[in-house]
Amino acid sequence: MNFVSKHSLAVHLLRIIFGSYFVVTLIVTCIQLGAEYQHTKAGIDNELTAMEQTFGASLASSTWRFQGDVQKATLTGISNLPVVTGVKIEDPQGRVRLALGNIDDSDGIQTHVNADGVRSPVASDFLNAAIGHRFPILYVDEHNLSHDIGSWTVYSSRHVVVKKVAYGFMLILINSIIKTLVLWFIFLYVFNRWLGAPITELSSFVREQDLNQLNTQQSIALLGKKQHELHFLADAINAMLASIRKHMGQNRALYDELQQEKESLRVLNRSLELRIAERTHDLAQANEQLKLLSLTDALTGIPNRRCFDQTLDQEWRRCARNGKPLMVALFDVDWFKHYNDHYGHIAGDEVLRRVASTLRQTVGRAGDTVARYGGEEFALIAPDTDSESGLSIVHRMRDAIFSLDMPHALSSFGRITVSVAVASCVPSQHEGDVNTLLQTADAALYRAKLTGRNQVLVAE
Ligand SMILES: Nc1nc2c(ncn2[C@@H]2O[C@H](COP(=O)(O)OP(=O)(O)OP(=O)(O)O)[C@@H](O)[C@H]2O)c(=O)[nH]1
Repeated sequence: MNFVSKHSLAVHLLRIIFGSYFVVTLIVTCIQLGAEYQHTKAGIDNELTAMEQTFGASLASSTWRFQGDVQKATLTGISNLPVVTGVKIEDPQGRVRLALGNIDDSDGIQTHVNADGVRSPVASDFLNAAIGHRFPILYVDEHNLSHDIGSWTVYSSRHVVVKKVAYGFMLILINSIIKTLVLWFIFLYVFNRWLGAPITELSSFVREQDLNQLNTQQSIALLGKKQHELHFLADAINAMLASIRKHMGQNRALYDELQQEKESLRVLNRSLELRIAERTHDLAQANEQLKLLSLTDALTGIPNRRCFDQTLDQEWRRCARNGKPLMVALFDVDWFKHYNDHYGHIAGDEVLRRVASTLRQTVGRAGDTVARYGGEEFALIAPDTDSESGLSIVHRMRDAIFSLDMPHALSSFGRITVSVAVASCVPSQHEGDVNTLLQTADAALYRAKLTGRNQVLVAE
């Protein structure tokens, strides 16, 4: 038999069943013991009562004839009986004449008398409590007259009763244990055969199932011809596993589809990101280009009027904050209309490019800005520059143009020259604004034109 573990259902059931069985058996056994005790005690009483028939006549004869040896032999015989614990003979006055074993003496105290007549006290407890039967000693003579010549008492004890009952109890106990063990083994066998083994088989089967192995179509079939609930449970498990595998298969296919979709979305996303990055880069470049174009003069490549205005405004405010001077110079190519008319417009453009390039290269400081102011006019913004140091720069620039020695047949100097006006102020101390500064520079330029050209004039 395959015994189940101590945590199994069978063991739990066994505990309940045998717990109840034990309590019931205990109660029944106690009732049986009580009945057995009463029955045994009644039997001993009967045995003691029956002794009068056996020994009464012998004792009456030996007492009548004062045959002490016969009396003694008779008491010894009686006391050797299994149920007897003591016996005594008393005279008509109640005095003990002869005794053997445990008896009650004249005072009612339990005493032990041995074969030599020596007396010793007996411990009075429950088991030693005496059960006594007193019989009269009646002698009937030859005239058929009855003589009361004393009495004799035969004793037994609870100890004798209990010993007999204990024997019966042992039989009952052995009987119960054997019945219990047999029942226990039958129950275990039946339980294991019909419930334990199938349940274990079912649980092992379910535990071994790998639902990821979709191709294995395992199912369980319990042994046994009779169909009971566990067979139905096995069928239900088989159906459930088949359904789970089917849905797992569908889920797997869906999952694969999703993964593919995810991968293509990832690729698409990546290409979109790349395209966006490219477009963003192109856009930034275009913006940069536009910004450059919007601030650069197309012909000369230097900052245009718009850039000039913005830069002058910023530098004005910065110098106003810092209390620094700001200088502005305007450059105008002399007799340029004549040049265009004489050499052509394309040659005029080339002159403008060379003038712009030369002016820019001549400016020393990085913070200075050379811009095309408009037409054949150029401008210089020199922050943190007073008129003295500004004049020196501007003279250098004019000289540089002169030194280019670009022929101009219609100029009185025979070459390209520029007229220059310089205006400077400390914005934080200036009453006017940036336009006022430009107007004074413009006025100075006008005067430079009128007074001979190819010269530098400082605004008043
Ligand atoms: N080639 C060329 N010529 C330009 C350009 N912008 C302006 N001009 C010409 O520059 C000339 C300017 O002439 P004016 O304003 O009379 O001045 P000017 O002839 O230099 O005389 P002054 O300034 O008095 O010395 C005009 O003929 C414009 O057509 C340009 O981008 N290219």
